[in-house]
Amino acid sequence: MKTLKIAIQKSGRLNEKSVELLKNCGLNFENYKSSLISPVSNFPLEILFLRDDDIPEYVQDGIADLGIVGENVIQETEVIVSYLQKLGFGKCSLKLAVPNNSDIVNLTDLNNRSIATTYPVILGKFLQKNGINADIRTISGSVEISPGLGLSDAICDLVSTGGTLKSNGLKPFGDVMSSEAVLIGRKGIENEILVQELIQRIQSVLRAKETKYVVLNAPKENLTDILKLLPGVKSPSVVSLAEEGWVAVHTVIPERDFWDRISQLKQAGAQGIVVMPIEKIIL
Ligand SMILES: Nc1ncnc2c1ncn2[C@@H]1O[C@H](COP(=O)(O)OP(=O)(O)OP(=O)(O)O)[C@@H](O)[C@H]1O
Ligand SMILES: O=P(O)(O)OC[C@H]1O[C@H](OP(=O)(O)OP(=O)(O)O)[C@H](O)[C@@H]1O
Ligand SMILES: [Mg+2]
Repeated sequence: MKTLKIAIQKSGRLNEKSVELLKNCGLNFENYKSSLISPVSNFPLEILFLRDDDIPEYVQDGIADLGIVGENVIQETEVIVSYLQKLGFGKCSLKLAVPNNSDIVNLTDLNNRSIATTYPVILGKFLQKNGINADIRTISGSVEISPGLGLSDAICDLVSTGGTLKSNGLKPFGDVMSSEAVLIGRKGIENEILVQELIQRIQSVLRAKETKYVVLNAPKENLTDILKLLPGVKSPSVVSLAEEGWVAVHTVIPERDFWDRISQLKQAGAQGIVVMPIEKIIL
């Protein structure tokens, strides 16, 4: 059987989450920092550990079949690959920012000004789309210090908490793109059975992460009200308790409105609510 290759970041922001995701998919491999390639012992897959900038081109050119990388890097490298699955981590935005005391307030104020960035392609397209004629200064890192050094009037860089901007006396004033880690594949690879199997495993892990398993007790007469509040993979299970007139309800609920849902359930008469993490949901 053919062995697939998946490229993930060697070290940096996406490394740990990429390794965790693949391990949660049941893949066994060693994650030695010194080895650049690691075979998976229980799936026909090899893991390549690379600089993230190289991953899109390796996938486009078929050196790797699959890759995990930020959307920002894919757009910057302008590769032609298949987007297979958003992965829900590495979330950040590419933003324009200026010094706190800058006279730049609107996008049009950037005309004839300089902007430092490590994303000249994405920024260039953004400026062109908005009819702005600015001087893009491409640098390879530490973008936030460039206005302070007199190298540029503004910057365009990745932001998540905003802490780095703040500590360098900068304020964001415009969004260029939002990004998260995605699984990409060489064009056409999505039709291969092994790839479909891997995507299904990834989706079952992601689905489980977004959901909690809940067991609660309630008097039978409150059941109708409680069931109205509950979804479930198909529908909730209802089991009689040893105590007459009581039931236990088992279900899954989405993480995003978890606390609202719990307080509504308590108001509807639910008691002894037990909440558990889920490892996988296979549909
Ligand atoms: N502050 C952040 N919060 C969340 N995600 C981020 C943040 N900064 C970057 N990312 C995402 O993580 C990816 C990797 O970021 P990292 O800083 O590790 O890259 P790098 O320094 O270019 O790494 P490499 O050594 O592999 O080239 C980015 O391309 C982006 O998609
Ligand atoms: O909004 P924040 O949460 O402060 O994050 C933003 C910072 O994170 C990224 O750099 P990173 O820390 O990954 O270091 P790098 O420049 O070495 O890649 C990015 O380039 C910003 O500098
Ligand atoms: Mg990089």
